[in-house]
Amino acid sequence: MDADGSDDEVPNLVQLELNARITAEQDEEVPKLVASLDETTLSKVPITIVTGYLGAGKTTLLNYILTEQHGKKIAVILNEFGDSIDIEKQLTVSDTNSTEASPIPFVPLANGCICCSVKDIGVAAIENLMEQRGELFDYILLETTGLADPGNIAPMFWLDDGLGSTIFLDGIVTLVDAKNVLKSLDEGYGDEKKQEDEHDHQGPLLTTAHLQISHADVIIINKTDLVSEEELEKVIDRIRSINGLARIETTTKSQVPQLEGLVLDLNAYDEVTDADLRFASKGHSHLDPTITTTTISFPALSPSQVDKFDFFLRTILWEETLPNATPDQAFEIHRLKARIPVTDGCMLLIQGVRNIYDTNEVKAPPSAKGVEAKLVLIGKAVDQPALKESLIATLGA
Ligand SMILES: Nc1nc2c(ncn2[C@@H]2O[C@H](COP(=O)(O)OP(=O)(O)OP(=O)(O)O)[C@@H](O)[C@H]2O)c(=O)[nH]1
Ligand SMILES: [Zn+2]
Repeated sequence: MDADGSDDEVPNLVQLELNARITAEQDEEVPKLVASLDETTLSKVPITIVTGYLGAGKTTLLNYILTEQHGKKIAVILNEFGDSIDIEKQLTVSDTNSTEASPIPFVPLANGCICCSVKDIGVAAIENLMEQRGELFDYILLETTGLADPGNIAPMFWLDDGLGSTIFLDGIVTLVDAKNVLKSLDEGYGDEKKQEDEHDHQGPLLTTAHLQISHADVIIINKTDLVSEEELEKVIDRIRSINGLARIETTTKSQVPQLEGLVLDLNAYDEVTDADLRFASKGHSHLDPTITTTTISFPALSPSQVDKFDFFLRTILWEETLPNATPDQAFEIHRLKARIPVTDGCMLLIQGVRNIYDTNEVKAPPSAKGVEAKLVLIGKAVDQPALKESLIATLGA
C-alpha cells in the first residue's frame, strides 16, 4: 500500500446531531435493529465510491438517491463533516433508534435507505458499521471529500475473495462540475497545495481533478444548466481524452436517468469486456497535456509469453520502469484494463488501479478467435512509444 494508505485503524464515527421528529407513518417504515450478520447467508455488498471536485454535486446526487423510491436498500456513507448537516437539513429525518442507549449514528430514511457519516474511511470501519446496524443492505455508496484521490481509496476496497470481506468495490463514480472543470484541470483552481507540490516536479500540472477523472469508471458531468452546448462539448472531449474507458453521462442537479450502470451495478472491477475497451481504442487525442488514455495492441500471446507479459506488468507497475527499453519521460499509470488472448484458447482479463493489478484467466469466447490483445492504460506519459517497444522486446526476449 502506498504512503497515503495508512487508514488501517478503525476510524471514529462522527455523531450526527439529530433533532429527530418521529411521525407514526415513518415509525412503521423504519426497520428495527434485529439479527446480527450471519456469515453463512451473507452475500457481498457492492460499494460505489462517489468522488468529485469541491461542489461538483456529490451530495446532491446522494440526496437524490436517498429520496427516490427505487426499492433498494442503500447505505450512504459520507466521508466529511459538512454534509451531515446538509443531509439533516434536506431530508426528513426519523431517528427511532438513537436514544442514549444506541451509539449508532445512522439516519434511517423512509425509503429503507440509511445515511451516516465517518471521519475516515476503510474496509474495517465500513464493515463495522454494517455489523452495528445489524441489517443487510443491497448497496453502499461512499462519498469522499472533494479533494480525495480515488486512487488511494479504491485499493482498500478492491480485495481478494480469500480475505473474506463482506464488501467489494463496484466502481468509482466521479461528479464533474461542467462550469468549472476545465479551469480546475488547467489551473488546479482551489487546489493550491497540489499545485505547489507539482511545481517541485517539472512537467504538466496533475490536479485533483485529473486524479478523480482518470480513476473513474463513470463520469457524471453535472451542472449542464450553467454551460452552453459548445462549452459542454469541449468539456466532454477533454474528459474523454483523459479517460477513454469511463462511461460519461451529463446531468443537471445530479439527476441521473437511472441508477443501474451509472451509480449501482457498475461491475467495473470484476470483468473486462470487449465493449469496455472499444471506445478507448478509437485512437487518442492530446486535448489534455497531463493525463491520457492509450491502447497498446499486439498479437495474441503464446503460452510461453504469459510469464513475460506478467513480468512486463510487474515492472511497469511496481518498479515504474520499462524492461528492455528506456522511457523518454517518467510515466505514471492510474488505471489499466486488458484483454489478452492466449493461443492455447485462454483469455487473460486484467484490471489495475495504480500499482495493484489482478489477472483472471478465462476460456476465450469463440468471438476472440484471431483477435489482437489490447492493453489500455490511463495515466501520465503512457502514450510514449517506448512503452510498446518495451512490451514487444520483453515478449520476444
Ligand atoms: N446550477 C446548478 N447547481 C447545482 C447543480 N447540482 C448541484 N448544484 C448546487 O451546487 C452546490 C454544491 O453541490 P453539492 O452537491 O453540495 O456538491 P458536493 O460535490 O457534495 O460538494 P462538496 O461536498 O463541498 O465537495 C449546491 O448548492 C447545489 O445545490 C446543477 O446541476 N446546477
Ligand atoms: Zn458533498
